[in-house]
Amino acid sequence: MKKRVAILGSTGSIGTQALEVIQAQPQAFEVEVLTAHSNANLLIAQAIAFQPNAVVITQEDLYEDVRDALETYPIKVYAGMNAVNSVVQMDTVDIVLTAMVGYAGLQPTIKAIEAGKAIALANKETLVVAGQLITQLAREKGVNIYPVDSEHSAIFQCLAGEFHNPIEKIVLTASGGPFRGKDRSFLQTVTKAQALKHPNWEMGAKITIDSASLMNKGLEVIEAKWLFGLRNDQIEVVVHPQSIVHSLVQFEDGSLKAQMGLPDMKLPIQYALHYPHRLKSSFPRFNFLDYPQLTFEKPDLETFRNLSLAFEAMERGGNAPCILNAANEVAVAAFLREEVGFLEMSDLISDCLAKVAYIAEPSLDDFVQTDKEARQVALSLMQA
Ligand SMILES: NC(=O)C1=CN([C@@H]2O[C@H](COP(=O)(O)OP(=O)(O)OC[C@H]3O[C@@H](n4cnc5c(N)ncnc54)[C@H](OP(=O)(O)O)[C@@H]3O)[C@@H](O)[C@H]2O)C=CC1
Ligand SMILES: CC(=O)[C@@H](O)[C@H](O)COP(=O)(O)O
Ligand SMILES: [Mn+2]
Repeated sequence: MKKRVAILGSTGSIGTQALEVIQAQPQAFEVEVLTAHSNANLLIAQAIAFQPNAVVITQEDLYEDVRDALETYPIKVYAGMNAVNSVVQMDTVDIVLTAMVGYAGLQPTIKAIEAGKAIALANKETLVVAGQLITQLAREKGVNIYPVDSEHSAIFQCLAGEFHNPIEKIVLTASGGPFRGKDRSFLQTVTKAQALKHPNWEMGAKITIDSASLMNKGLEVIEAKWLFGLRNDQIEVVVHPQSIVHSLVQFEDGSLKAQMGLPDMKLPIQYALHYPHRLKSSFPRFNFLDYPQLTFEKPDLETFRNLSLAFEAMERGGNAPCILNAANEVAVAAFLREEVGFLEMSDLISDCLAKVAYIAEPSLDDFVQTDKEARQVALSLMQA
């Protein structure tokens, strides 16, 4: 039986790579739903190529363009976030790949879990904002969440066959980004173009800036906590500039397992969509002789404050990671508009964490309110 896949964010880096995976494995997958935000032309082209049952464009003013272009095809066309929340619940969807960026991933993931759909989770912000709520809901509904993020996929792959063996700790690898080894005076003047040059991965703009500031690793620490049910002190970060060792698990006997390979998201995407079976692929193979040195170093938490801020938010718990995430989204968007400097992003996040009301046991409504409030506070701090 083919798996019928809903791809939320099909026009992005993960979304387009997921479609490549699906195209290469037509016996295993078919596309049931595609959603995009602003890139109507690419959504239309994808819909014509993959013939899904339904597409959604979340930017509502683009609805007519998409509808008119797909008029002669048997494809349902919808617009807006409410439509995304509905299509993920369609009977014909088997698995939902959450490949949209940011807080926008939260509601549709909840809706998909409520409808009992398996989740292939790329959108790490969902677990950062509301990890406890999401994982509890998934348990209640008997829904599996398969990680797509490369580090979490690595850990998940290391855990295969180890479900009776407790984890002692996990080690998340970080590339260190384009500014690894630089000091704060260097970071003061770095440009958007420099920050967008990731040394190893081709990704969307938001996650690429997060990688440069090490916020990506902070978000991944929180994501790992919830995905693997870990205590905070079981999560370690090590900088590994080659991005070949994707992450490691240490078991209670001291054995360390790592998952390795060239940096290519198609493998973790395919693994998540087709778990537990690996599909034969032509993804480029790693050769040790091309990498005579795999190196590891300590992250510089003083220069890259975002990673410490994420650890602090995780320690505080409650709605603190939600505040961190919202402030970071505002900060990154402002950095990409060249309205704030690289180091100012951390100041903004730190000030938001201090100013937005703390809630120890937030409900879903509390998260929605916290996200709103944190964005307002961040914007007002930028204008001050
Ligand atoms: N890229 C990567 O290699 C990795 C990404 N991830 C995670 O996966 C997610 C996607 O990342 P990536 O593919 O790089 O991001 P991109 O920016 O490349 O793509 C984002 C996708 O989300 C859509 N989108 C943007 N804003 C909204 C919104 N407000 N509502 C609904 N949809 C929206 C975009 O639509 P449109 O383009 O039409 O505007 C696009 O399809 C992120 O959470 C990221 O952290 C995790 C690991 C690796
Ligand atoms: C591909 C992927 O999973 C990204 O999250 C990647 O890991 C970013 O790299 P760094 O954050 O380690 O620079
Ligand atoms: Mn990652």
